[in-house]
Amino acid sequence: MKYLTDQSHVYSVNFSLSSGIVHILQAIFKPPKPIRGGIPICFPQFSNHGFLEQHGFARNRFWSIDTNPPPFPTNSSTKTFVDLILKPIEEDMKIWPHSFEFRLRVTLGPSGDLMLTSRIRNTNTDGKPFTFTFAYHTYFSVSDISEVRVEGLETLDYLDSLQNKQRFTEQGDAITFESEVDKIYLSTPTKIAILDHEKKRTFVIRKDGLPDAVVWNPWDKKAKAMADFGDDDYKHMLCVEAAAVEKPITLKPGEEWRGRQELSAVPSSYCSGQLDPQRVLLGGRN
Ligand SMILES: O=P(O)(O)OC[C@H]1O[C@@H](O)[C@H](O)[C@@H](O)[C@@H]1O
Repeated sequence: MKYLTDQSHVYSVNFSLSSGIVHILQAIFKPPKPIRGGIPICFPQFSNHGFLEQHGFARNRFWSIDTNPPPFPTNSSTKTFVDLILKPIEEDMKIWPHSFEFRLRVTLGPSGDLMLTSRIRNTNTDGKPFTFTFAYHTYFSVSDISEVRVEGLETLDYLDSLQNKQRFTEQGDAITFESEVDKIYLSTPTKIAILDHEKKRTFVIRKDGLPDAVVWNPWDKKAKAMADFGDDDYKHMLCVEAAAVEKPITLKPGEEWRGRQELSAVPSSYCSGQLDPQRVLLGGRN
């Protein structure tokens, strides 16, 4: 894991993952525009669910290295991690007048698993609570979107962002892709799988504290209209995002919220509801 900083600012964090989970499309870095790809953090607002800029301001800010984070429960296996912190700047306070500490621990496991844990604390001194929505806007790298299926969301209710956020129920089997998709699945299980048939690889998302899951692919027309998105990039990416959208989170002063997303890649033959043998041998979770 490498991260680029000057003395106080983190410009980017790069992971050398042999599994190639996270996909950076066009890494154009022109603040205040976010980088297209990777895992932008959507906070304090997901998408346009509120009056702030799309996906909130956190993804457009410089984060600092948190040199002295409060204790963090960890399990015993060897891990590499970096702790980052975001506090509001004056500009943020003007549009969202709340004081907070957002601590993010980025952990790389021994087999290339990537874990993101967010801890958000209300540090308001005026006694006021605040409310936010949140998502890990994760871009997965896939070989061919038309060969991909997502398991774990079938039969669930979702809000369709392409149809005025109306509520529908997903029908049929696993989710497959043949046109633009922008859905917020509600009350989803803690484990979701993205099966990449062509690569014979499955990404597994495990999450905690984040009941919803967003699935997004802009497809051809929208891809063409986006300046930082190649015309064909939509074929090789899929966003599946652990999120808290339908029921916004409210924190009183002094309260803290946690939301965790863990990503791993396993050969497809071990998925579709089965256990990853390595995890079985190591006594890990399914
Ligand atoms: O272009 P942005 O701001 O990074 O957003 C990309 C997409 O992000 C997804 O999370 C949203 O559901 C979509 O509605 C949105 O278009």
